[in-house]
Amino acid sequence: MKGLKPLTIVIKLGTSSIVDEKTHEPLLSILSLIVETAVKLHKDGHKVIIVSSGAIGVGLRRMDIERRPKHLPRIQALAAIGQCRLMSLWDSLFNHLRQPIAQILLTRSDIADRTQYLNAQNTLGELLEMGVIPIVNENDTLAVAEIKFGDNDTLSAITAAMVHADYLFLMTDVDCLYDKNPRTNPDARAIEVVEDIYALQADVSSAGSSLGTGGMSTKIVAAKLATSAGVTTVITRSSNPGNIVSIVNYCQHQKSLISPPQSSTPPPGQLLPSPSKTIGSPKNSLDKPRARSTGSLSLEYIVNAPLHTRFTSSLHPIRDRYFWLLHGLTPHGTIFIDTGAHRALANKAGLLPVGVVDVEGAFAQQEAVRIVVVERLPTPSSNGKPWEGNGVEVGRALVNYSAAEISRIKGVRSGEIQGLLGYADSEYVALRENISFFERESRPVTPSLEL
Ligand SMILES: Nc1ncnc2c1ncn2[C@@H]1O[C@H](COP(=O)(O)OP(=O)(O)OP(=O)(O)O)[C@@H](O)[C@H]1O
Repeated sequence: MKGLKPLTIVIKLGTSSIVDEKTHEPLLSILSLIVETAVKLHKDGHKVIIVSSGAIGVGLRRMDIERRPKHLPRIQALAAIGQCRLMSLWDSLFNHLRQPIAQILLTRSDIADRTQYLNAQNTLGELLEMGVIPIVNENDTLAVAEIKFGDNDTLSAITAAMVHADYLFLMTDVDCLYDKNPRTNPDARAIEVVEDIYALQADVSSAGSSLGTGGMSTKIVAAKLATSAGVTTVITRSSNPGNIVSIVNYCQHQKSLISPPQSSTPPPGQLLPSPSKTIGSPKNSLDKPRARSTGSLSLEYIVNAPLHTRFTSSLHPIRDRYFWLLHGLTPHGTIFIDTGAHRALANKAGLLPVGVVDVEGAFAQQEAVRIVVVERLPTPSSNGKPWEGNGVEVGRALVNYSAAEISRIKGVRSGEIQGLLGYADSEYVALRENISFFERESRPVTPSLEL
C-alpha cells in the first residue's frame, strides 16, 4: 500500500475470530496473521486500531468452563480473567515485531460525558501519533445492560467515528454479508457493495456463532453508524487478514479501474456472472473478474478483490459533537414536535416550546432525548392525544428543561415560560447546537432501531 495517502484503519475482531467456538482455545494462527497485517499497515504509514472481543471466551478456557454462564457477575468475572490473558497474548505477539500496543477499555457511560469522550478521543489520537496500536474492548467487568454498547460492532463503529477513521473492518467467520444466513442457506448470495444501506435487503435476523454476541444484525447497525460518520465499512472473513491490505488497496484505486458498463450484460470475455455463494468458498473471488449483485440494486464490476461487503461512506458525514449527540448519549425520553418546528430546526433555528406537541419519559435538564416529528391535531383526540400517526424520529437533542417542565410549557410562546414555571432559563427547549439530525429522517420509532 505504499504510495497511498496515510489512512486510519480500525479492525474489529469478533469472538469467533479469536477463540475456537467449541474448545475456546485462542486461534493463534489468525491472531499472528492479524498482528503481521497490522504491523505491515503501520510500517506503510497507516494508523491502526484493533477492537478485540474474546475476553469472556478466553476466560472460559482459563477456568475450564464449557458454556458461557447466564449469571451476570460470573460473566463479568470471566471477562476480567480473560481480558488480562488476552492482552498478554496480544502483547507477546506484537512484541515479536517490536510493535508497542496499548489497552483502552470503554463503557457507554464513559463517552456519555462530553469531557470523557474528548479525553478518549485525545488519548487514542496521541497513541496513534506515538506509533502505538491501541487495542480497544468494552469494559465488560463494569458494564451492566444500561451502560453497555452491547456488542463490539457498535463499539468499533463509535471508535472509528471518534478517530475519523477512513476504514472500519468488521472481521468475522463468513466471507461477507449474504442475502440470508449462509450457515443455514447454502444458496445464499453474496452482497458485495452497499451504496444505500437504507435500501439493503438481507435477512440478518438469525444469531451468529455460539460465542458471538451480535450476528450480522449488529454489523449492519455498526455499518450504518460508521458510514454516516464518513467511514467506509467492510465485512470480511478473519481467517485471511492479509485481505485487509488487498481490499484497502482495491478501494483506494477503484476510481482508476475499468468503469462499469451501463448494461447488465458483461462484455464477452471480460466479466463472468457471479456464482451463488456458499459458506466457506472464498476462493473464486481472487482469480476471476466478474459481475456481482449489490445491496442497492445496481451492478458493480470487481476485479481482483478478495470477497467482502463494502458499505460506502456518506458524502455528508456527521462528525464530532453532532455524532456524539446522536450516538454517544443514551436518550432518556422523547419530545414530539410538529412539522413547522421540524422545518425551523432544519433551517438552523433552536427548538421553541411553541413547536413541542408532546413529551414522553422522565428526563432532567441537559439530558438527551429523541426528537420525533408528528402531525399535530387541531383539537386533541378523544383520548387527549394532541397528535396522530406513528411519528418519525429525526434526531436527538440535549434539553434545557426537564420532562415535567416541558409538559407545562409545550405549545406556548417563549414569553409565557416565566409565568408558567416562575423562571425562564432559556427561551429554547433545546439550543440548535445541542440538536443533531440522523443522516436519514425516516427512521420509524421502534426500539429495535435504537443505536
Ligand atoms: N445474512 C447473513 N449473512 C452472513 N452471515 C449471517 C447472516 N445472517 C446471520 N449470519 C451469521 O452471522 C455470523 C457472524 O456473526 P457472529 O456474531 O457470530 O460473529 P462475530 O462478529 O465474529 O462475533 P462477535 O459477535 O463476538 O463479535 C455468521 O457466522 C452467520 O452465521
